[in-house]
Amino acid sequence: MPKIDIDYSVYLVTGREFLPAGKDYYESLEESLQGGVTVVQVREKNADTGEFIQVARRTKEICDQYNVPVLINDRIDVHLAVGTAGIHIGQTDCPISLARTLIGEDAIIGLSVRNTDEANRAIESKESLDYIGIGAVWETGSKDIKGRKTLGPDGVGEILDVIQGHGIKSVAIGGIHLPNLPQLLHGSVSPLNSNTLDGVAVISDIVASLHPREAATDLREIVDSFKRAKRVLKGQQSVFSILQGRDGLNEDQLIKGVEGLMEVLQQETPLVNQLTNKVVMNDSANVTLAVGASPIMSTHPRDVHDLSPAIGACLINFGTVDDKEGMKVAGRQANVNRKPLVFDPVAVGATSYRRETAAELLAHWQPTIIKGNAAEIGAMAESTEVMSRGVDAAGSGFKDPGSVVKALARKRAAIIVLTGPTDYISDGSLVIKVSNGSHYLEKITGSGCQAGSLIACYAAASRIKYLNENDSFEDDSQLVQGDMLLASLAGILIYTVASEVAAERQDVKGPGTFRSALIDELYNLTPEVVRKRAKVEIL
Ligand SMILES: Cc1ncc(COP(=O)(O)OP(=O)(O)O)c(N)n1
Ligand SMILES: Cc1ncsc1CCOP(=O)(O)O
Repeated sequence: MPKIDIDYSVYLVTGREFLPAGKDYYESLEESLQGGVTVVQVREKNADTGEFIQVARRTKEICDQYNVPVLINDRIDVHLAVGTAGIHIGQTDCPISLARTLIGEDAIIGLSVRNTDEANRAIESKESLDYIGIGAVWETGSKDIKGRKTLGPDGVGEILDVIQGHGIKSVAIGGIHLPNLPQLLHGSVSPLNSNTLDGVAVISDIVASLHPREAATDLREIVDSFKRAKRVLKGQQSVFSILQGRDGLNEDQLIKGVEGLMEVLQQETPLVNQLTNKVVMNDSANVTLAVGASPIMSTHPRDVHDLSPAIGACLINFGTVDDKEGMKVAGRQANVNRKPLVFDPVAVGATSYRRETAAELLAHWQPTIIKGNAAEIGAMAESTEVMSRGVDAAGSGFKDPGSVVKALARKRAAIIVLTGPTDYISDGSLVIKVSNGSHYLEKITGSGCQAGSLIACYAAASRIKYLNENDSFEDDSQLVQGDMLLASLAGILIYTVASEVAAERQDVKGPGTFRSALIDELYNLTPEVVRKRAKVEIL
């Protein structure tokens, strides 16, 4: 059989042991094929050779009716006996070059890859290799992964960078289900080359479902639309953000956009849930109210889960590192419900516990916007240029802050906001510099946290604006709809302009009076004042 061109979009790995009680394996298989599975791997961990061959043969007969290729897990003999399209082997199975010799040039060979070292070794045997299965992305009940660290979407992205340009296809595997699929596809866009997955491999999401047809259809829709979005944006660096009409964008248009969001926020009063730290909670709720949104400061896992469909956006600020479970659920539900998710990793570089917590949270969900000072953004970017000192940034920041935010935005598939005397915002393509602000912002506690709250408010406004102007999601694979770059600019600009107006007031004598004046000036701020004072540059 000549080598076939496999569509890896939705790759079903079978597992008869995971079927729901009473569900027939072949019936489930056929339904999943009707739903849109594009390739099937027969994985039999408990069958003897005769039974494996029997199952593989019948599986192939059914798949042939749908023109869907079949691969065999581990067993070259079963592949040869049944005449399937190829095999999938693990790191400790038959060496790839030997497998190629045994099964011939035209058969497909897939290899499991668990880290970048294995990916580097895989590209050495690229002549023999057709695709890699990258995983486990997340915890899974379908395979004992022996306490190995799960990769998370960003770990998958690092591997995608290694194989870029080597003609090897890729799927991710492990703990993949509909709610985390957009996060995986967007969060794994490789930081250096914008390489993307060719598909996703699942066992339980389809096999353990009572409705495998629907399960497969749902996965397929998301993967297909992600691939469409990728094609549309070909040539641009980013496939994750809403880059509509950025060509020829100027500062005046940005300010107009901010004015528009101010209006939407006043009219719509979205709820913004904020899991934030004890130090700033009250001020954060007050600035939220002052700009026209409605704050909720809910943290309990059950409560944040139930609230998620009703909120406009969610902020996760781990300043006092409480409520980790609530943060996991709130972020995941924000992704599930396609709500903007702002992450403020306060003092992330200061302790190993904070670094580990940030990594754990980021393996759970995909932030839309990440905001931090120079030390925090430096830690997220794993840069040693700016060291962390408690919650404050030491020194004056980066030599080239624009490049730092742009690179991190690509790496994290999120808008990055770097705060400081001058603020920088990037979606991985465009960099915006904001030079507004008052020296008093450094003299009150939690000014950065409050800016994060306002970014979340305008992210909610931006999503609502999009939904008001469009009947439905234009592209279902996008995690969030609305212009999140503009929302980030709005949050920063409005906060810093209000701080200037507050600082100039006669009654402001120091940080205490400034703090309440700032809330008043946010409340009274008009689009005209923002326009007049805005110091915004596109770099
Ligand atoms: C597509 C895909 N990726 C990875 C694996 C895992 O294979 P392996 O590491 O050989 O483990 P077992 O599946 O044999 O338990 C896979 N099967 N498919
Ligand atoms: C075979 C395999 N290899 C890595 S994770 C995994 C199991 C994937 O199963 P599920 O999709 O149910 O998490």
